[in-house]
Amino acid sequence: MALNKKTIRDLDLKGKTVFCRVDFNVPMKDESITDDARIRAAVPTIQYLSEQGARVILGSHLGRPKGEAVDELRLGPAAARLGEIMNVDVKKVDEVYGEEAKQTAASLENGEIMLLENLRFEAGEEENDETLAKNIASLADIYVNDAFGAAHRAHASTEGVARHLPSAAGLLMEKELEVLGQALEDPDRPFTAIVGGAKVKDKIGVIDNLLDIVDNLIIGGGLAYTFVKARGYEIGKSMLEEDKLDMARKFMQKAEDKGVNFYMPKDVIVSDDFSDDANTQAVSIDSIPSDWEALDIGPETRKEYANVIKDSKLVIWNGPVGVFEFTTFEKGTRSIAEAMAEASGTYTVIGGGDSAAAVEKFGLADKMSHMSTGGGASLEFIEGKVLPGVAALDDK
Ligand SMILES: Nc1ncnc2c1ncn2[C@@H]1O[C@H](COP(=O)(O)OP(=O)(O)O)[C@@H](O)[C@H]1O
Ligand SMILES: O=C(OP(=O)(O)O)[C@H](O)COP(=O)(O)O
Repeated sequence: MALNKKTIRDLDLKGKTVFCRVDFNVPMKDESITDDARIRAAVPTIQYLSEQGARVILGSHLGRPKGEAVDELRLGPAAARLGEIMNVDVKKVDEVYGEEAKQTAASLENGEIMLLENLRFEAGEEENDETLAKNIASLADIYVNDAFGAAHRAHASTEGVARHLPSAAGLLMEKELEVLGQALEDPDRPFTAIVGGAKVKDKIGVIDNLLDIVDNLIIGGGLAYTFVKARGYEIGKSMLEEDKLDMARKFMQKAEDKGVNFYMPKDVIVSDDFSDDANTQAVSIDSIPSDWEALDIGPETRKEYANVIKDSKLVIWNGPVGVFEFTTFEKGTRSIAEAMAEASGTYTVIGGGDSAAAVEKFGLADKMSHMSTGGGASLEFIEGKVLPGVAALDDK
């Protein structure tokens, strides 16, 4: 499925200043980057822009600072890592726009690269504020969007800015849309989607449309417990979106009506604390103690999910099924990754920053058919939704 949008290969870039939106929203621990896959994935576009003689201004968000500066979410480490990977000097400014940003942008030579501060330090970013979009646009001649992972967001730097500059997709954006589009054009079946993670509010809605296209829907991670509770079980202190309980009930009914196999945990690992050295026990789903929380799927569930994966021809996974960052709660996520890695003849797609980080941690990334840089974005693309960050770009 060819992209009907302009890409950077369609542009004359020499001497032009390009604002390139990237997704450097990388997993961090104590202000250091624990997985730089998203930065590495953006390098081909940055390299191309630079080699073509553009002056490159990069912008990204990191985390969810909600419109104010948060020191732990500054992009200094990302600039340093990009510089190391590309072996170039990446100029970093401490603001999104303003005098420092303008002066540094104006001082760029052809081929040079700078990175703005975390775009979400500006309240206007997530509000898709027109003034912020104009301020960003005023720094550049051309807008390039390479942030596939944020393409489902209609924010000032992913959508608004495209209204003020000639625009095009970057190489990562193009590749993601092509690969996912191809896998979904006439999906091999059985088609299984696995949805987990902690962004429950964001991701629970995708299940509605996924139920129209998949044969098997597996849920895990923090997202699962709203469904477990909706089924009538006690979930103790596990993650819950109280106001999504009705939605969860509706989705389970829809799965039944449509004949989609719906899998939720039948046993879990519960913990008395959110830490690696907490007390834990494996319990059946009807026995979660009231003051404990479920932080991973249990052994029976691991087996069941692995079997569904092995019998599938297409598997798309977004969201860890447990708190894999703690070794104590990584077994479920590891078993999903292993089952996908071992499934021969199955097309396997991993989406999302943390899911990809988990697969990298287990050393299985090269065993997957496609490691997508987008979690929510790939899910919305799979649902058939128009991604605002793509729609806003100039047509071919
Ligand atoms: N049972 C759980 N309870 C709380 N958090 C969980 C649970 N299972 C997984 N998580 C957390 O979900 C986070 C990832 O969620 P999310 O951002 O939605 O995924 P992705 O980045 O892959 O799209 C991880 O940091 C993981 O620790
Ligand atoms: O990490 C991201 O999404 P993902 O967790 O769905 O992969 C993107 O950078 C988007 O971040 P957001 O969900 O805070 O808008």
